[in-house]
Amino acid sequence: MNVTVIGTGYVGLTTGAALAYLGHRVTCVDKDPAKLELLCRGKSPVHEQGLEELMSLAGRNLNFAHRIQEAVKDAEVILVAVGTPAKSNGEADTQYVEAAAREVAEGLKKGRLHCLAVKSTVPVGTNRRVSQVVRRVLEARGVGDKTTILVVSNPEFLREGRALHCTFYPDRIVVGAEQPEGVDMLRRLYQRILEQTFDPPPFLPRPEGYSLPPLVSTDPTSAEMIKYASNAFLALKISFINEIAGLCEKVGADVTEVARGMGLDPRIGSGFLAAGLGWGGSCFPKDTAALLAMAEEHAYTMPIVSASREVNSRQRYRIVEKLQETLKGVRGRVIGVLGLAFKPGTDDVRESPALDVVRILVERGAHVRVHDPVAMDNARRALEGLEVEFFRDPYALVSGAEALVLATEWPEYRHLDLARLAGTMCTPVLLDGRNLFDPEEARRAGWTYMGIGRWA
Ligand SMILES: NC(=O)c1ccc[n+]([C@@H]2O[C@H](COP(=O)([O-])OP(=O)(O)OC[C@H]3O[C@@H](n4cnc5c(N)ncnc54)[C@H](O)[C@@H]3O)[C@@H](O)[C@H]2O)c1
Ligand SMILES: O=c1ccn([C@@H]2O[C@H](COP(=O)(O)OP(=O)(O)O[C@H]3O[C@H](CO)[C@@H](O)[C@H](O)[C@H]3O)[C@@H](O)[C@H]2O)c(=O)[nH]1
Repeated sequence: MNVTVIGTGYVGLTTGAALAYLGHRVTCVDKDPAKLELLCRGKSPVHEQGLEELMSLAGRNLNFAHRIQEAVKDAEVILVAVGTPAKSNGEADTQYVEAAAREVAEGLKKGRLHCLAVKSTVPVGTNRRVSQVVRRVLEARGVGDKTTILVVSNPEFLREGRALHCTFYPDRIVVGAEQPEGVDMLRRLYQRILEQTFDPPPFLPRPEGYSLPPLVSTDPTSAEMIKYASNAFLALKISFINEIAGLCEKVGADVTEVARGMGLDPRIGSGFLAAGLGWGGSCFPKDTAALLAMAEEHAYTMPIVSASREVNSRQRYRIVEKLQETLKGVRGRVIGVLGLAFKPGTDDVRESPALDVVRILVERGAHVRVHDPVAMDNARRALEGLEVEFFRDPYALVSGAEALVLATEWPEYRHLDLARLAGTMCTPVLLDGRNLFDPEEARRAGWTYMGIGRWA
């Protein structure tokens, strides 16, 4: 099929490259000239494992363009994957989605059937609104009765750091459509994924035991809600275990053991029970806020979602308070922070818990040194104006420091020589904010070790 993808962020570029690899003719559009320049050279503007290799494997099926109007002329399916950032009241801002839809409607050839699928995470009712926007433009062009655009909701569930895996081997594909033709078009678009009739990219073998993903066909409103409800549920699962972790510290239990024991019950499941600094990223914080804003519009309260956000924000402060207690205050102390991305495997620092901890420490007078394997440039921009020292080498970072916080569990940190690190610290205090290290091993290496929800 001829496909246009609007927005080449984590979602748009991954989807575009995957669909091109699967044999569709894909044009990805972005309004950011700097991103386009990189893309045309085969470079990805975002750090996502395997993405550049996939772009290269997609070859001529994958093209890039600056203007939507030209890129959509021959498109059968148009995927909108632009950002939906939070407004100051928490509501998701859909202006970029609407602007993209308007441009699409201005560029479509008349007399054709097109499907416009909204992949961006949008508040309930947005698909309805996008349909109106599109219809108005078509009518103004005088082609309203000759051109059909089926607007469908097709929420995205990929996780950064595993984006390609999630795209080729999804748990489900959700399509919310008013007309069955809309579902049919997306079924054709995703056919090879739904039936797994493709040769996996060499670096992305099909997981053993992976079964065919269901296509969940529903109405657009429910599809929009599935996305928000899923993210809110995952976020609250993490907040729940973090709340339990706090009590574990008081009563002498180990939250990693508790999570292991809980997770074996299939009704609970073992995923998203890792206690730590809490959740961040471009989705959970924004989407839980948007859910609350939606509820407020309807004079409805969502105490569970509110509490999960509260617990999450408290978690950052608890970490700093632990340090304050151990060091007898952080003012004037030299503190190293390992990891700045909101999770391993990405250079994304949006709403990163690590950056929040850095900000609180700086606010409270600590001298903070930081390191991340890939997110240093983005972190530098996000922390602009704060007095923070950036280090390229974790061993140099700890030299003479009084405490070390592990804020993002990059696998490479697991392989650091703990004894060598402790040896150059002024006071070897390790606050393992992601329970990455084995407490016993860390203590043997000379550290005063503190994890999350592990009292020992
Ligand atoms: N990042 C994720 O893991 C993830 C996962 C699932 C869903 N989502 C949702 O998907 C959407 C996109 O997220 P993202 O992280 O990929 O965003 P992003 O900010 O990384 O990228 C969005 C891109 O859209 C481009 N853009 C904006 N308006 C445009 C226009 N009119 N024409 C052309 N390009 C335009 C921007 O320049 C930017 O490159 C959001 O709604 C997000 O909530 C994100
Ligand atoms: O047990 C866990 C799991 C995750 N996290 C944290 O939770 C945040 C989000 O992690 P993850 O869900 O892996 O990353 P995202 O890329 O933000 O993906 C979420 O948000 C996307 C955007 O909507 C959805 O598409 C995905 O399904 C959803 O998992 C990160 O800060 C993690 O450190 C924990 O603290 N403990």
